[in-house]
Amino acid sequence: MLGYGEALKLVLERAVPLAPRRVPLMEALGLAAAEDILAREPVPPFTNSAMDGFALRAADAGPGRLPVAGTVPAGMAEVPALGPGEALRIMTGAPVPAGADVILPLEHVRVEGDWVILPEAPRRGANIRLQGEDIPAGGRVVPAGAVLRPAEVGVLAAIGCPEVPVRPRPRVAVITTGNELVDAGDRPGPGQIRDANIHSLCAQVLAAGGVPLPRPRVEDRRETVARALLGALGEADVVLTNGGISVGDFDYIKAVLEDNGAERVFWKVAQKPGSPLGLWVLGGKLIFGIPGNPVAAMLMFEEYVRPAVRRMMGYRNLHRPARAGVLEEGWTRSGDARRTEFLRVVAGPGGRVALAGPQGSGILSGMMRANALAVIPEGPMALEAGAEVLLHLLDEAEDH
Ligand SMILES: Nc1nc2c(c(=O)[nH]1)N[C@H]1C(S)=C(S)[C@@H](COP(=O)(O)OP(=O)(O)OC[C@H]3O[C@@H](n4cnc5c(N)ncnc54)[C@H](O)[C@@H]3O)O[C@H]1N2
Ligand code: MOO
Repeated sequence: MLGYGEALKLVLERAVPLAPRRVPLMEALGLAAAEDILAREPVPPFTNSAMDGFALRAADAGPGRLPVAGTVPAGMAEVPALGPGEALRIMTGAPVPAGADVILPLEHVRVEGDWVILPEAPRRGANIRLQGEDIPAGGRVVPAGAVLRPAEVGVLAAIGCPEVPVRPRPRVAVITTGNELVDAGDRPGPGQIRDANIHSLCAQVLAAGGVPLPRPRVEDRRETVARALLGALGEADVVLTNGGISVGDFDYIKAVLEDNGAERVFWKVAQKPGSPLGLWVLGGKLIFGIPGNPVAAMLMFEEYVRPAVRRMMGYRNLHRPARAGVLEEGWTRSGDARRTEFLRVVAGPGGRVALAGPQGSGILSGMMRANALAVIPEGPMALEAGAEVLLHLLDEAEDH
């Protein structure tokens, strides 16, 4: 059977960055630039005052006084030149008048009527912000692939880039399946449970940067499943089906996909939980068949779908931070030693790792307690307390 590493590799080969699109700057946060972005204009666009105060010639300044010839507010278009032996009152952000080469802050002078009384001679250039000192014209401000954080968004606004070429957010349809499911707001009847996975999976899509498209829930009937799948493929870049992927009498996802021409990339992975995970491609779109058990559903999203979504968004860093931890308690594998196991754990200070409670694939509350997954490779049947394990840290975003 396919191993975890091979399955992940196949997923990432198929998940290619989405075609670039221009989005308004207000929507660009968190997206990756699709091309290098250059500054066409310098920032600041003109030399201006860094202080409220007086503009003058350093040569005129020294202990003494100068007549104040006028005031230069921020936003003034036609700024008077500074005559020799004069001062101009000036506000922060106002263009520096021709002839001036220093600004004295208000607090450093005394004003007497139309005169400004100066202290000792100031340093030439003080409190003047030069044109282009922040960003010179023609320079590359954001390289292709960089993720736009609030600072990049601000810089793009400053250079006059109201629309940004980015990789868009993938639209990820989520279809839960099962006759036993009712809405979160409904009271389950006999044999019924609430549909937890539509919520956890859509929340994971959103948290990963995608756009969740929750689709109407589907009962375990072939025609209904087929209609739901084709409908979702019409709207989304990626489709997640949930449940109905194993070997039960009413598990129709595989058959429906393949009857409709979907190419099977893989089905079943040597891992626990999540062994019935599958990936198909239809019309260039990825369809993940995600197992129904609530923990398996979340873990399969975390380990496979999330990196795929990030790759489609043009991110370079696809995976959560990983580090080594040390098991505080022993662990014994139940079942096949040829599987990778993902344990829900709490990673504490000093790399100490405790199990986040019972490890059943239906123990969804364990996902709340866990802040990491311990990834146990195939092989050992048991690990003793003190064994080193690889952790995928769930609460720490890699960010970019
Ligand atoms: N004979 C075998 N039986 C099973 C195998 C197997 O290999 N041979 N694999 C088991 C594993 S592992 C898993 S995981 C499940 C996966 O099955 P399906 O993907 O077909 O999921 P369902 O049977 O539809 O549901 C499984 C379980 O999860 C509950 N569920 C489903 N959807 C939701 C939802 N939206 N919200 C909350 N809970 C949900 C469902 O009620 C079932 O209890 O198959 C095993 N069986
Ligand atoms: O994937 Mo199943 O959830 O191992 O239990």
